[in-house]
Amino acid sequence: MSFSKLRDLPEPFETLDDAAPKMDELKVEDDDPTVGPRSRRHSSISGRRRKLSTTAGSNSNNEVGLPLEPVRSKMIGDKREYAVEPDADEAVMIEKSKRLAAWAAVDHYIKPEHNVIAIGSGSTVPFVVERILQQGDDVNKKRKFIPTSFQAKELIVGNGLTLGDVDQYPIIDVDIDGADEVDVNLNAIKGGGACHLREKVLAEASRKFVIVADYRKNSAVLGSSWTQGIPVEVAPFAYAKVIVNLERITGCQSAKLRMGKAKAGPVVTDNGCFVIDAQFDEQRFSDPELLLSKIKMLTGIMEVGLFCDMTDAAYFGNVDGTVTIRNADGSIYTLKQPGEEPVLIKGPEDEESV
Ligand SMILES: O=C(CO)[C@H](O)[C@H](O)COP(=O)(O)O
Repeated sequence: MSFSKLRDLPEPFETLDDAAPKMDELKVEDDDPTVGPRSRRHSSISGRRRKLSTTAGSNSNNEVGLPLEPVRSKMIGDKREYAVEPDADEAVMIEKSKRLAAWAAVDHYIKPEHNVIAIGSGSTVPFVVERILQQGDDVNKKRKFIPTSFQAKELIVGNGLTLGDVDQYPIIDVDIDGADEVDVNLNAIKGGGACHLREKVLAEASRKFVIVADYRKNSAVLGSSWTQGIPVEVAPFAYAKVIVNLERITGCQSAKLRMGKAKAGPVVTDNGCFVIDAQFDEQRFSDPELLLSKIKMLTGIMEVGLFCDMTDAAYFGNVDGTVTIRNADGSIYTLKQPGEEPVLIKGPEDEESV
C-alpha cells in the first residue's frame, strides 16, 4: 500500500468517525519556550527508571496496558514479517489500533497554537496526518510540517500541507512518530523503515515527542517483540568495519547489512547511507542507554535506532478499542472512548507490577 495520499487509507474506524477533535479538551501543558527540548527531557526524566516484576498479556491487555505476549517480528526488505503473520481479521484490527493511537495523540498534543509540527515515518503516521487534516484549513494553513523521511515529505505535500525543514525551524512544537518497539521507560527501537537519523534529529528538536503505535509495540523490555536487531545507519564505506566493531560488543549476537527487497544490494537511506541490523541479547537490553552509548562511539556510525530519554508519551491502540497512554513521568492512562477523559491506571510514583 502507498501511504503518500490519504485516499489510500483504509476506511475510517467506526468508533472514531464521530469523534471530531475537541480543541478545548486538549490536556498538554505548554513548556517554557525558553527551555530547549533536550534539556527539558533530561531534567524531567533522569532518576526515574521503572522496573517490572513480571511480564504478561495477549491481544487483550493487562492492567498496565502491556500486551500479554510479545509479538515477534522482523523486517524482510521493506516489509515487516511476523513469526505468526496476522490473519485478515487481525490485520484490520492492527490498522484500527494504529488509527486509535494516532488520533488520540493528535487530539491531546496538537493544539491550534502549534505551528511547527514534525511528521514521522511508517504505516501509523498517515493516521496522524488524517487527524491533523480534520482540524481544518484555518489552523493548518499557518502551520509548517517538517518531514522525517521521503515518505513523510510525500505525505505532507500530497495532502496540501506546507513543507518546512529543520534548518529553517530548528525548534519544533510537536513531533508525532511511530516506533518498532517501546519499553516501560519509553525507550524505543526505531528505524524499521530506515529513517531513524532524521527521525531522531527531529525528535531532539521537538518540545514534545510522542510515539503512536499498535498494541504489538508495547513491551516491558526492548528486544521482546522486535527481534531483528537495532537499526544502525552507517556511512557506506565504513559498513564492513562497523559490522566487525558491533560484533565485538559484548552481547551482540549478529550484525547484518540490511538488503533491499525489490533491489539488488543494500537498502540505501534517504541520506545515502546503509543500515546494519545489530541483534543483542536480553542482558544488553536491560540498559538501553549504555548500549546506545557503546554503539554510538563507533566511527562511521551516522545514528542508532535506539531512542532513549526522548519520548514524552507513547500511545498504543488496543484491540478492545481503548488506547493505553504511557507518560514520561511514569503515569499510565487508558482512553476508553475517543474524546473522553483518559482514566489514570498508574500514578507516576506507583510501582509497576504486572
Ligand atoms: O522508525 C520507523 C521508520 O524508520 C517507523 O516509525 C517504525 O518502523 C514504525 O513503523 P510502523 O508505524 O509502520 O509500524
